[in-house]
Amino acid sequence: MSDLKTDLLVIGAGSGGLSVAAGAVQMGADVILLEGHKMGGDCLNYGCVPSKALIASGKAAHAQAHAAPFGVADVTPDVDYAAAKDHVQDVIAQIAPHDSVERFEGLGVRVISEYGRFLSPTQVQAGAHRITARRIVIATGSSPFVPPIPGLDSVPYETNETLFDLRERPEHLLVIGGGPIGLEMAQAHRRLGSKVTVIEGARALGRDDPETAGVLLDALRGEGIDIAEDALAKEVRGTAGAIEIETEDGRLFKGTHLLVAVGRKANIDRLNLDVAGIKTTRTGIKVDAALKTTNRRVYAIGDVAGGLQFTHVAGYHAGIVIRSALFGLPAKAGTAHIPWVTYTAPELAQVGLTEEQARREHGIYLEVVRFPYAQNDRAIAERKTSGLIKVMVARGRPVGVSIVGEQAGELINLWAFALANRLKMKHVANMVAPYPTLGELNKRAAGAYFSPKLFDNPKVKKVVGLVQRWLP
Ligand SMILES: Cc1cc2nc3c(=O)[nH]c(=O)nc-3n(C[C@H](O)[C@H](O)[C@H](O)COP(=O)(O)OP(=O)(O)OC[C@H]3O[C@@H](n4cnc5c(N)ncnc54)[C@H](O)[C@@H]3O)c2cc1C
Ligand SMILES: NC(=O)c1ccc[n+]([C@@H]2O[C@H](COP(=O)([O-])OP(=O)(O)OC[C@H]3O[C@@H](n4cnc5c(N)ncnc54)[C@H](O)[C@@H]3O)[C@@H](O)[C@H]2O)c1
Repeated sequence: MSDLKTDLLVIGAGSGGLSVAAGAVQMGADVILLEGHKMGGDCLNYGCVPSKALIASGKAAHAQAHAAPFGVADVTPDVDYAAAKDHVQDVIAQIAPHDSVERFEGLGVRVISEYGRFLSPTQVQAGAHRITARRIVIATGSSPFVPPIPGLDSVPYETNETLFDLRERPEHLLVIGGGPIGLEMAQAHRRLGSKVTVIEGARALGRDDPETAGVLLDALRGEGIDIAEDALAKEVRGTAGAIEIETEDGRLFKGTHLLVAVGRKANIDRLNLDVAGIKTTRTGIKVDAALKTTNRRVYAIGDVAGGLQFTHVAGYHAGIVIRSALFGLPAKAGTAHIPWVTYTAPELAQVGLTEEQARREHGIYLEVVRFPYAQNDRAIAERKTSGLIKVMVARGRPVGVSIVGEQAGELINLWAFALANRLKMKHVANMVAPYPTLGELNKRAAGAYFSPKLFDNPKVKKVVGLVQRWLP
């Protein structure tokens, strides 16, 4: 066993771990990074990247089949599902060098391709190495949660870890779970020619605003995806190619393939957390606002910390840890300014409070303004008029924004900026947006907040009347 010493030991080379390691080493810290499986973690290999690449294939197919309104004949797309998967692997391969061992070693990080396991509160074993570190960051991510539904273990099923390797197109894909994974993959497969049924135990997209989520669900159903809600999967039966799911209320769904997408479980099993004095909760490792675990020298970031599970959150956590572990500065991770997007068509985006949360928090001070895509000239030109932006405003400040529609994920950026910097609606209204862009929707939503105050205001009318009398 070789003994190594370092300033910072990072366990897990996914979105969070790579960001901490790259930032810390470039700021002069001595960094060791452990990765037991694939550099880049879930996002690159089994998550964001392959899912967005497959969605792009679906989008290309859909465009061919829906070109007539633009004066171009519709074509029934000739989909080669295996070739779409080649495209997915090619996209991963293009991004992989950025997350590679070579790049990180080039930055000065010592990368060890082994799983880490605590030996004591300050020591971790990785293969033949015993590593003592001043600070340790756990960034081990999460894995698909496979629920104990009777019969599930006796049929073949996919998760996000296997789906992108599947080469034959499912004739009829059953999806258990109507969250972002379930619905993104449902639409991609529908557009690539599969029949798709989503079986959701409660409300699909339950974390999003029901009004904006409703627009998306209508669109998905309009494309022919069967989405059953309040349909808790109770039993799975059948064999490869002939799978049946029975729900608690007795409904029966039949398909050829099954995708399980019912949430995540934190990757903590290999870590031997007990010897390090690190406690866990139901969803992951217990952390305080500074992302410190119950062992003050150890941080946990990203999915394993059990909060919002997004790549940009893991990256944000990395910045908090660098501030705290390298500079000893106080740093707290907030959630009120964190956006998220579901990359379906239309896209569904959220930052800050939903209307229901904002009403609970701000009561009578809450004003909700809406602006529809149907009144945006660019959306009309592109025939993408379905959607709306909804801004929750309290005392002149946006406290939450929900958007559904074309490029909602791009539009939410402005509001993420506004919420992070506690800007007011007047700052958004002051902006001049180029015409014709979807970005004008943001300005028009801010305008919708001010127009009743300006246009239906007797005081304003009186002032204008007086000034007009005096102006030469
Ligand atoms: C299908 C899908 C689509 C997604 N799409 C998006 C999206 O569009 N946008 C978005 O923001 N988020 C998306 N996510 C979520 C995103 O992938 C995660 O939030 C993100 O990857 C979390 O980063 P992380 O660093 O916490 O963990 P990970 O990226 O999972 O990295 C953890 C790494 O730690 C390694 N590891 C585990 N245990 C050990 C150990 N003991 N020792 C050493 N190494 C270990 C693992 O092998 C892994 O490489 C998606 C997720 C899925 C599943
Ligand atoms: N675009 C993105 O940013 C993106 C995309 C995919 C995943 N992700 C991340 O991955 C996480 C996991 O996504 P997910 O979709 O797996 O989980 P999720 O928790 O968001 O949704 C799972 C759904 O499955 C349902 N469910 C649970 N048990 C069930 C059962 N027995 N029968 C029927 N339905 C059942 C739940 O009610 C829930 O609606 C997300 O929370 C998100 O953080 C992000």
